[in-house]
Amino acid sequence: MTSIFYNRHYPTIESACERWGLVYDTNAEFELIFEDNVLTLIKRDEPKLKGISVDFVSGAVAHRRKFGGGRGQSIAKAVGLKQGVSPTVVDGTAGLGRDAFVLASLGCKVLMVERHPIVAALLEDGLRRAYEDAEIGDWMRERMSLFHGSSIDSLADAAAASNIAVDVVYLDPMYPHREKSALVKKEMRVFQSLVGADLDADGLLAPAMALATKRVVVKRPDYADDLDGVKPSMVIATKKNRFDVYVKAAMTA
Ligand SMILES: C[S@@+](CC[C@H](N)C(=O)[O-])C[C@H]1O[C@@H](n2cnc3c(N)ncnc32)[C@H](O)[C@@H]1O
Repeated sequence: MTSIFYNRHYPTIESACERWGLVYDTNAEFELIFEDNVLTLIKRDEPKLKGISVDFVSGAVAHRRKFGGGRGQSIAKAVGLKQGVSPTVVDGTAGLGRDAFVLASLGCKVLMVERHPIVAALLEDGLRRAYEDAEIGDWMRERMSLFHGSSIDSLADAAAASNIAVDVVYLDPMYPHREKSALVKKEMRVFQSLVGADLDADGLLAPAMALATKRVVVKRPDYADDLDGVKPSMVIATKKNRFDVYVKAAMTA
């Protein structure tokens, strides 16, 4: 995996590459550019596809925060949010941080764990801008953070480094796509070609079950098998996805 990496917050391109373990290569398939205070990933051979960046302040996730149904959303029910209960969550497959942001905006403290260096760099950039924002900065700094590493090997280390007691581990690994993937939104095509399918996802369930004190929640496409072949305690179905919930203990305030 190679990428050009440019970010003016790093003194040299070499230091940026070193920070995220990237290789500087002028023939790279992907390019990270830093413009107008935003880090964006583009796929160089498909310039028509919209670049990817993480934006918690405006755009789709901010809209969902304001108008998205609050604690009545399926993800909130799956994670166990209720009156007076806002669990501490480790999102072990953070991606672009959208689910994590929904949970944080509903009051959960969320530690995001992401193993892909470029995705982690995009998340870090999105957090930096959100932390500085006048409207959401205060609670974002309080509730949302990032750990770069694999949730299969270092989930417990991530929680220990952040000094949090983990009620819930949330997982949403990339599932291999069916033929219809041409229908996948354009933005997601760039993301999917960067990350690929998480073929080792079954290995996430055991460390998640070991760490969470209350429950593990797994987001799956409706046609997917149970993670690691383990039947959940309950299932919350939505239009295209389902949330498999593995309950360890009751949610209490
Ligand atoms: C489908 S995306 C998650 C999308 C996310 N829920 C959102 O709302 O934006 C899956 C992400 O999990 C990451 N991932 C998969 N396995 C992982 C692991 N073992 N440790 C950390 N991150 C992992 C992938 O790199 C990818 O970015």
